[in-house]
Amino acid sequence: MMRIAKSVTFDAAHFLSLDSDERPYARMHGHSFRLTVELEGEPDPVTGWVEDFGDINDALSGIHEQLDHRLLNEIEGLSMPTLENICLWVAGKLQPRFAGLARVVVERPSNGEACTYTIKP
Ligand SMILES: Nc1nc2c(c(=O)[nH]1)N=C([C@H](O)[C@H](O)COP(=O)(O)OP(=O)(O)OP(=O)(O)O)CN2
Ligand SMILES: [Zn+2]
Repeated sequence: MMRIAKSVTFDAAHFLSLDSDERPYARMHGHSFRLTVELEGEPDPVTGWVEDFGDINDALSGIHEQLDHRLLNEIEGLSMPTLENICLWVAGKLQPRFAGLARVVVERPSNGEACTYTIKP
């Protein structure tokens, strides 16, 4: 069994709707995010790949287009755009297309925060 991975970065604004606005992140602010997806499988004996990075790139480009330079709260399914919910949202987009989707990781490198959603341990 092998795993392949591909990453993209995006910049986006968000706010976290809390009961009070005491926390600074209840106000709109922005981050740079790194999204990494991992796919698991056996390499195809003819092509030699688990999945074509070109197909993964196409899918991630679509996700990048939906997230980059957006207000995440306005995106359907992301009204509470925590790292955790971004992972779930990305997985929901990719799972129908990639049966081998194993992990989705969303990071905010500038402040050392990350969430990993493990689909295949
Ligand atoms: N479990 C989670 N907790 C928090 C998340 C999250 O996605 N999952 N997100 C946030 C906010 O997005 C917040 O912006 C992050 O806050 P913070 O760690 O304080 O980092 P900042 O860069 O925004 O703040 P600095 O003042 O620059 O350190 C909160 N919690
Ligand atoms: Zn934030």
